[in-house]
Amino acid sequence: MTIRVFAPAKINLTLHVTGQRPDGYHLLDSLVIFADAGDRLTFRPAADLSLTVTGPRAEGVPTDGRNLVLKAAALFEGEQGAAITLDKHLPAAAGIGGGSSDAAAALRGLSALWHQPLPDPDAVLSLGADVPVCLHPRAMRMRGVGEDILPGPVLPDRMGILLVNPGVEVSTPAVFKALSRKENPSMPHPPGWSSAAVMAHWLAEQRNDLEPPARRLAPVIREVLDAIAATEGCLLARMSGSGATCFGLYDSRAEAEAAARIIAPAAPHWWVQAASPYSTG
Ligand SMILES: C[C@](O)(CO)[C@H](O)COP(=O)(O)OP(=O)(O)OC[C@H]1O[C@@H](n2ccc(N)nc2=O)[C@H](O)[C@@H]1O
Ligand SMILES: Nc1ncnc2c1ncn2[C@@H]1O[C@H](COP(=O)(O)OP(=O)(O)OP(=O)(O)O)[C@@H](O)[C@H]1O
Repeated sequence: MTIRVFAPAKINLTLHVTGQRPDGYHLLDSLVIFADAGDRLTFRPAADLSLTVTGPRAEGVPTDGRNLVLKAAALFEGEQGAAITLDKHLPAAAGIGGGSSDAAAALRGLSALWHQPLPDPDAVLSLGADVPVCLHPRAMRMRGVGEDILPGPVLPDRMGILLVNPGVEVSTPAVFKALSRKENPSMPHPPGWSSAAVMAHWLAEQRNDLEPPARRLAPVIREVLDAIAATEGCLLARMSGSGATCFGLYDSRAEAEAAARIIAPAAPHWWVQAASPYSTG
């Protein structure tokens, strides 16, 4: 028996930082979607627990207990075996929740393999603020420090996404620390949208409050945003999460693919990926 789980890239279409808790964690209000680009995990029965990391972005990803996949496994009752393979396609420490989405995929895969319920919500949150939302890979609104999640709006039938990462790892704590103003307005209720253009128009009124501090720490983010914004048909260019990955929105996947064909050859060291929204349905 082999269980396969896809771990899609997380995109913060908006990221409003609305306050800070006494323990230092920030209060967020974020519209999150997922892309059909991501990592692939397989789970097979085995006497011992093991993790093998393969794929084009495997380099530098820990294979020991620091990997969020093994941290997720440790939340289940008892010591059980599983042979886990993580086929890594997403850049790490990139603002698109690579590790968090892997952790969520591991929770789902091991819950099925071991016939156990998912760990309780506090334990899931202890893996990372993005892990609860990554357990529900569809349009979601995320609030609190990441634990308060509810279904988001229905996305337009057709839209294209471009993801671009300049290969600079940005530390999430460093970006939050560099944020000058912690109390910013929350996000209005996201309505549904009839098209990607109408959606982008609404999103343009919203913000990623982590973009200015991330740009100060990694000025190349400005170049990435400019490159995306200059492509034909780009409706919106913004940074995701704490960066440095930025996204572009387009009316169709074909337009996102055309934009990727312009940017990739001009910046061979950047990770450039066209995608569509991912949804488990
Ligand atoms: C920036 C986002 O990606 C937006 O979706 C998330 O808030 C971060 O999610 P994550 O990487 O899973 O975050 P964690 O691993 O839990 O936290 C990393 C660090 O980010 C900061 N952090 C994270 C989440 C939050 N709501 N407030 C914070 O201040 C803290 O310094 C924390 O030590
Ligand atoms: N499965 C994993 N994949 C990638 N990195 C991992 C994984 N498990 C642990 N890590 C470690 O976590 C660090 C952060 O990488 P990760 O991909 O989790 O960031 P991220 O979730 O993209 O950040 P953000 O919260 O900004 O979206 C990496 O530098 C790496 O050492």
